Amino acid sequence: ESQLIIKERQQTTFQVEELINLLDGGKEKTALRRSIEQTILSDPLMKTDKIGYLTREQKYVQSVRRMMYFFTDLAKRNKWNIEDPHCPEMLFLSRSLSSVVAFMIHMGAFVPSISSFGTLEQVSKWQPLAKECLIIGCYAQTELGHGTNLRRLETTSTFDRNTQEFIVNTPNLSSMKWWPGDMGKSANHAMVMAQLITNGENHGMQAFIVPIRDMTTHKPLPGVEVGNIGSIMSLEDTDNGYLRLNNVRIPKENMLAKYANVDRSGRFQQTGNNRLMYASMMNLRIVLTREQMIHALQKACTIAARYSCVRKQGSLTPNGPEIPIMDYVTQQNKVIPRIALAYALDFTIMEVRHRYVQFLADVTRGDLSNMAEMHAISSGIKANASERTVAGVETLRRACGGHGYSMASGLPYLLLSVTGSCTYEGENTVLYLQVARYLIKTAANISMGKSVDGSSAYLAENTEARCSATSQEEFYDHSLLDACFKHRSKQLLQSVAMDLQGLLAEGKQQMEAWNLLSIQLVNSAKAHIERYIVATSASFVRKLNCSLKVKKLLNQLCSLVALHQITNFPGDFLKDGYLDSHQLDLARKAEVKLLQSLRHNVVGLVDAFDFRDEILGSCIGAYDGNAYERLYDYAKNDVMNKNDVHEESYQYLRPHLHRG
Ligand SMILES: CCCCCCCCCCCCCCCCCCCCCC(=O)SCCNC(=O)CCNC(=O)[C@H](O)C(C)(C)COP(=O)(O)OP(=O)(O)OC[C@H]1O[C@@H](n2cnc3c(N)ncnc32)[C@H](O)[C@@H]1OP(=O)(O)O
Ligand SMILES: Cc1cc2nc3c(=O)[nH]c(=O)nc-3n(C[C@H](O)[C@H](O)[C@H](O)COP(=O)(O)OP(=O)(O)OC[C@H]3O[C@@H](n4cnc5c(N)ncnc54)[C@H](O)[C@@H]3O)c2cc1C
Repeated sequence: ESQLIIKERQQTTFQVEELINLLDGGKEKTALRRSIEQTILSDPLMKTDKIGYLTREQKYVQSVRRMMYFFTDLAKRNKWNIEDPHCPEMLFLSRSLSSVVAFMIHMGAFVPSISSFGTLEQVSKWQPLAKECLIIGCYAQTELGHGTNLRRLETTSTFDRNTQEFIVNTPNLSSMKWWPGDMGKSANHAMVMAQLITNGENHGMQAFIVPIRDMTTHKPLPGVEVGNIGSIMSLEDTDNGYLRLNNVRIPKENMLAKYANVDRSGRFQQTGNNRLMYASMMNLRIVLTREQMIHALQKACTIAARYSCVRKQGSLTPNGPEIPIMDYVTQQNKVIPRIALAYALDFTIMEVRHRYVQFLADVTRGDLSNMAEMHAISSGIKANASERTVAGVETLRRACGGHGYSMASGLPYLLLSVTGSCTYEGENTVLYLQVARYLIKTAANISMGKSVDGSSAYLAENTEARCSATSQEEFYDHSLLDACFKHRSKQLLQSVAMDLQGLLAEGKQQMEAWNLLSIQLVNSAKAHIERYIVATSASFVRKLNCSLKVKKLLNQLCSLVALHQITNFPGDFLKDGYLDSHQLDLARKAEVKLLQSLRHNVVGLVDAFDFRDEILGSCIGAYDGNAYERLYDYAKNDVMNKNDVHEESYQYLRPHLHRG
């Protein structure tokens, strides 16, 4: 173990184990997680080859082998509950798998969509088959021509009264399904989202289970053309596919009919709200935020923080001893605010998940009153967490200098795999505009004197016109910081709502006016969500039952998340004079002081994320801090080094070499 990292751990002022338990949700949960990790990581059939040295095809095949074994054998033997994406076991499982893997869409989207859209009878038919991996499914919504605008999907499913079947078609090039994970080579069934047509009438998007490959030969079924879409940026463990359907007939029972049904005569009936067809996206947005984004940020923080404490470069005195780069304030400013963000997002998503579970219970009772707010929160948190995670991971990668560019650091993989989360499951700008739609409606309700509650209640509160802070210390106060964020959000919303009214009064059409103001609308949505994160994480910490030391530390992290936003994006806080430039200076000084006070706990704070080295997959961020030994070992394992002379390249050098 590196002496430097030992020294760091000696400086830690709190019990790391206490914080680990807190993040897991209790001591027993930590024990459960560790035992799951131990089982998975010690199983030889779950081993992966060294990062960076496999081809795309090898990665896919390795992932299929591992995950088939995992679902059909290992998980079953250990009686792990892989049914509910929000249960602790499931969260721990996906964390142990350490990357995006084959069948995540099958388990994470296909299986839950069956219960989201299926009747009890349909769920009892399809779900056991899918959970046991007796069938493999994908979620086929996006098309070559449309991903965002679901109303314009072109795949059709036309009811044939004579045979009581649906005929599914992708009638033209742009209508072919494009992107679905697990579809290119693995899936034998697809959950196809298509326009339902009965008796010549279009009833909008519905879900259909379409068999696409033969269950014996695995060859495409008649009328089906399916394949991979070609190399993509990362996520090579999965096979993103395309699918063309030419008059493929499926039985009537294959339309998932929880909320909509077609009777024998072709009559269409709908129960509940047609937006319930979007419900599975709400779920996946929340799951992805934690399972992909927050974990990626926590891992990147762990790597960069540990490495910054063992990497020495330069000195603070002329010819003096070299210091760990973590002692530079600029380095602290790269690493520590990201650690703080990783904590704040984790606390926020715990609360969001809790609310989502309550929301599901409401929906089961037929109460959809919280749907719009839940949609706004889940969309906003997905967009904001992915945007900040991607920016954060890249900052942390650069904070590791040259070694951050090596695949050996683990950081490029994290960055490449998480950057897609700004696009899939709802492109971020589009999601922010959904939040803005909700906010504009809320503003209209407020102006009509209606009451608003939940996450937007503050929009109806009266707030001070100016921030009251006169000292640095006040900028650690959560309610003062929250007031800054509330004010910014309210002010941005009021201003864009007024502009919207102005444009409408000038005679502009609603959609045109909306487009003209969409930059402001996105900013307003971001401000609302950032305030939600600031408020939710602080209130989460306030309610925690933990030692004073840990509470103090977590309170400091919450303050830092807010302060870092204010000092880095001060414009909106200064705009209408809520903060003045003197107060901004005070906030900046407060931030530097906070960074220095958190400096000693940097390694403790990332140790508390408790990622085992095998999950972290980094030569420079391992627990023992022995970065250089591992980098050397990694280089020696490069397949290009298996012979001293690389025969193939040498043939081009040899004729030209001077042999004197
Ligand atoms: C161990 C286990 C391991 C295995 C299992 C592990 C478990 C899992 C572990 C995971 C590990 C990670 C690894 C993953 C790897 C990579 C995965 C990649 C996945 C990627 C999947 C995908 O990528 S899959 C496709 C997603 N494709 C979209 O995401 C389309 C966006 N496009 C829209 O979403 C709509 O098209 C859009 C814009 C709303 C407009 O729709 P529109 O035109 O109809 O909307 P408007 O604006 O007119 O109206 C809007 C009105 O709808 C209401 N509303 C709208 N949405 C609503 C909603 N969702 N719920 C309720 N209400 C909703 C709203 O509140 C308004 O309500 P109101 O009208 O009352 O105001
Ligand atoms: C790795 C990966 C895995 C995926 N897996 C699946 C899967 O399993 N199943 C599946 O069905 N799909 C999947 N997808 C597809 C994904 O869901 C879509 O790509 C995503 O929803 C974005 O839609 P789009 O591609 O149509 O983007 P577009 O909507 O074309 O976005 C392009 C640009 O247009 C802008 N834009 C579009 N509409 C508006 C608007 N109304 N207002 C303002 N700006 C707008 C966007 O902001 C963006 O800047 C996957 C994608 C990726 C990258």
